[in-house]
Amino acid sequence: MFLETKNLTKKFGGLVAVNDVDFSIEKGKINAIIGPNGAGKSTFFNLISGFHPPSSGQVIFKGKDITRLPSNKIAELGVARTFQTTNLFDQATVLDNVIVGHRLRTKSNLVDAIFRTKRLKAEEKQCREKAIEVLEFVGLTSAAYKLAGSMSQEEKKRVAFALALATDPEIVFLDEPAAGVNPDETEGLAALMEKMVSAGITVCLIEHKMQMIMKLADKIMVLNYGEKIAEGTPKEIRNNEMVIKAYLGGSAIA
Ligand SMILES: Nc1ncnc2c1ncn2[C@@H]1O[C@H](COP(=O)(O)OP(=O)(O)OP(=O)(O)O)[C@@H](O)[C@H]1O
Repeated sequence: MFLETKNLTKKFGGLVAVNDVDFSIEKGKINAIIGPNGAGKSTFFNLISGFHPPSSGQVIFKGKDITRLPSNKIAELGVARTFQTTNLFDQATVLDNVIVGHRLRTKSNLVDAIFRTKRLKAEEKQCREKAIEVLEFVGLTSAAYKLAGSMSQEEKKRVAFALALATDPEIVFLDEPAAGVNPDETEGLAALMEKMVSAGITVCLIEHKMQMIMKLADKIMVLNYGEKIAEGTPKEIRNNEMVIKAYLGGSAIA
């Protein structure tokens, strides 16, 4: 299996935010995680990407145990993520924001900066080229020199993708990639996720937009109060009694 969690659990004091979750992700597929607010979806992402240490359980990526590795090491191995909200420097251009986001992950240090070493210059050039490349991939070439503060919500969502892609990931975890955008824009972002898969990147996303998920996902996992209550194809999930009761309700899936 490409990436899997085994008995993954996170407790915050007395609250079990993620409870004994086994989940497996196949390479080259779109995997979705759904569930009510507070079900533990973002926490699950935080455990996989190393932002929180799990209380127990394991995360295995390409056969390697990555549980408890620091987030930068996990990113280096090819696991990227986006956040529900991306903090950007509003007074800087979109391009500079992506360059800075990427530079945070490069190797040059203060000594390189003071002496303007070859390594620094090479990395600066490489970061700029990478930023231009990923902005093109996400369809933001024409917005590259806009101030980040003037971007639409949909453009900000694309920048979040670009920041994740700049690390050359093999798998991306997208936390509500289409929240707060209109139906046309949602379709555009879904197409972008499909483009990522075509480029060889495996996708796992959290999303509340059911129509989009049902069309896009190969596999869906449903979390409720931290527990996995179902896993399957969109069709299986749509017809699962427990899921309908806990989350989908009568009209949400129509
Ligand atoms: N750092 C934290 N400290 C304490 N409790 C937390 C922390 N992070 C999350 N929680 C709690 O864990 C539970 C799961 O939260 P989480 O954000 O993972 O849910 P979610 O499914 O992503 O919700 P949403 O759809 O609203 O984003 C919630 O009860 C939340 O209050």
